[in-house]
Amino acid sequence: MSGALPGGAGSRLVGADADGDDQAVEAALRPKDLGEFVGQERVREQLDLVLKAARQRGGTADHVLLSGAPGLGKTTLSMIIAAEMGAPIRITSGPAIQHAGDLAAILSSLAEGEVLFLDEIHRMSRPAEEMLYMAMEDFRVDVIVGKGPGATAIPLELPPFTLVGATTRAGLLPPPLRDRFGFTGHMEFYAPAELERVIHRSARLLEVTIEPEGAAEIAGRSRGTPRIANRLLRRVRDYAQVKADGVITREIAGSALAVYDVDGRGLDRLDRAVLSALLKLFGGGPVGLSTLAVAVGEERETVEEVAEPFLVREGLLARTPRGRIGTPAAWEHLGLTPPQRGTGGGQSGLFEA
Ligand SMILES: Nc1ncnc2c1ncn2[C@@H]1O[C@H](COP(=O)(O)OP(=O)(O)OP(=O)(O)O)[C@@H](O)[C@H]1O
Repeated sequence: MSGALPGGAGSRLVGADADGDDQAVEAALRPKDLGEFVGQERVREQLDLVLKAARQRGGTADHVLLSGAPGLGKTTLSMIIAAEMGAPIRITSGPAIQHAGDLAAILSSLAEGEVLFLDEIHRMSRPAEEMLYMAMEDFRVDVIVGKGPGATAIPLELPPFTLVGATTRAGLLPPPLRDRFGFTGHMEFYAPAELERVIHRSARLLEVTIEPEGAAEIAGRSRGTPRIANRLLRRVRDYAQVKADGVITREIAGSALAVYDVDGRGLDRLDRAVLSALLKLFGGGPVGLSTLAVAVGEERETVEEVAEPFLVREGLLARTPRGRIGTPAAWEHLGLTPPQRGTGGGQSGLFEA
């Protein structure tokens, strides 16, 4: 879970980070075993083998690294690993471990076979990271007592444990840390059909009646992310309850999400404002990020970190050395006609980066 987003955009309905409301219901909606976990076939299959082999040997599973965007199920999978191994789980995160001593305290209190879930492992401090190398490899840490020339290292044996590290940025992990994981699983965005299965499952647990077309409508707007699918489902449920008979049909889902400003492709107000400025004010670009940000009245970081990643992923916006460009799909999505370009190299260059 990454921190608050810049520009106050942290609580977007289509944001992938968990908000307080999510945390309250996520526990109830989490799949409890690999069989219930939807999608991610490759990761699931490989992990199934790793866990079965460890169980057959009667030992502890290898350390597991899970990488992928927020809300794709890394925390859920770590809990499943613990459940499948019949082991307890301890949950912490990189930013919570700033000193090596913080990590030593956690490691030394682990039970044999326990799963330690370390979210945002790329944000751990350097000294803690170095302590983790030895703990992962030899199940041992050196606790430093005292300071300066009189400092001594006291070796501390640890029970075997399984570290499950999660990161949104696998590329940021130092190779010595990456290499100490026996298994690395990369989580992909979910296909619409998989999100429909997530939505049907959650609807059953929330005791909401949903038609297949209603689930498809929500899935198409969920940005490939189960957390967003579950959140949109809850907002649509509210609408269905207040404005209709509680049943989620395609029409109800469409009307509800229009009220919440989430369009047919999952873009919200901010995404559309960025695209609309790029196309209407700057003829589709190229335009510099700062200029674009001023045009939509947002911080540069908000446009770059909050709106752009999804627009780029959807093929609606391209980042080029000369600035941001709206793609033909962007013109089509907003129902606009691109201006006719001349043959002399195209765009005006008036608004360069
Ligand atoms: N494969 C899945 N099948 C069904 N539900 C899922 C799946 N993956 C995630 N979910 C649901 O999505 C929500 C978010 O999942 P989770 O907290 O595991 O994501 P995460 O990747 O750990 O996110 P973050 O990195 O932000 O912590 C949970 O409520 C969970 O129930």
